[in-house]
Amino acid sequence: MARLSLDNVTKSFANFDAVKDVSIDVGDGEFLAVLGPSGCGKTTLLRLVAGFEKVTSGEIRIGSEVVSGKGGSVAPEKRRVGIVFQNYALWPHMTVAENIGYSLKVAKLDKAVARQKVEDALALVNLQGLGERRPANLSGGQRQRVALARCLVAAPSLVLFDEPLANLDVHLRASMEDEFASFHKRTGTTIVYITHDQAEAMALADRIAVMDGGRLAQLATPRELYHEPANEMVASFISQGILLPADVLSAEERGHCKVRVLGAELIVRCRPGERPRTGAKVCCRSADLDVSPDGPGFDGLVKRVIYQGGSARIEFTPSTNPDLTLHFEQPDPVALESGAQARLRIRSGWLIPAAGAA
Ligand SMILES: Nc1ncnc2c1ncn2[C@@H]1O[C@H](COP(=O)(O)OP(=O)(O)OP(=O)(O)O)[C@@H](O)[C@H]1O
Repeated sequence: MARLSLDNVTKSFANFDAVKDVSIDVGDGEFLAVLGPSGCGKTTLLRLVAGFEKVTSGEIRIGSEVVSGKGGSVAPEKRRVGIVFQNYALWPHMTVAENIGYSLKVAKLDKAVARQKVEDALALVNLQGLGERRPANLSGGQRQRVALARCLVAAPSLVLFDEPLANLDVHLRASMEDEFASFHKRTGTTIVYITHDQAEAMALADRIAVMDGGRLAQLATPRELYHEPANEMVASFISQGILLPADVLSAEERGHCKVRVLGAELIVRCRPGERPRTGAKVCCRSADLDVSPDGPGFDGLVKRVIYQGGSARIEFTPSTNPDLTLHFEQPDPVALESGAQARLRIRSGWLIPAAGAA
């Protein structure tokens, strides 16, 4: 059974739908990232699951219990949902152990049992021996781990992370990513992880829900999102996909079809059932482009060559579509110069499904 289910969930503020008709099942023990640009509805979704907001329509279930729906809304403290915020929200006047054990104290749990639970939670986040410190005497990463331990001590059925790495510097982010991944592996906790950082979502999640303007744009594994984006938004949001105008020339056969892109014909990957059509889009990545001096391809102008050490980023304008700029990397020795004419080929591409295709 899914640990968390959202069925056609909509949340409106006055006439504005911050979350629109979103359906997601999160499996027991799954790590789901919710990813999208600012304002796409990620935080509202998290607040709905936590119980700080009520659904306007649709239903949210945790396990088999409906926690928000037509029949009303279960209070946040009764949902057994743990939340790790980006600003840690630790109490500065309490020790680490007191911070972690606070909810147990409020619940009037036996002191010896509570102490053991705090010790166990400290061990789970690799902070053994730091229980007597104050939060001020910890690093940012350690504080975030205290926040995680504090939420785990209450044995939540589900843990929500709200951009937990947003306040940390780049190096610490990478090591905390490792920590979260190994924590998830060790504990098997069901996690919903909100982020606007694509690399973070890709590194951590089993599946990613990409949100766009309150709607679910695609729910898929990181690999699927990268290789088979469902629409133009996902294609350009994930790894800076390059979108090129295309005409589909042949019907799908074994997952591929023939297209015309920038005047050249090529075979791209596509969904089953694709048929010839005009006005389509093909997504490719900079790694899919390279120079093809004598082979098939399309001609254009090298606009800029930006040397990056070991390779250069090349910006290129195709002759057929001078308003388009393609970019790709060329390893040393970089032969292209700005202002030169060149011929490029697309080694691999993905046909974006027609709008409205399932
Ligand atoms: N209480 C509210 N009243 C009115 N509008 C709201 C309210 N909360 C959120 N919104 C609007 O809903 C939309 C989605 O907001 P939300 O905070 O969920 O986005 P987000 O994806 O988390 O953005 P960010 O990454 O910037 O935090 C925004 O346009 C926001 O202005």
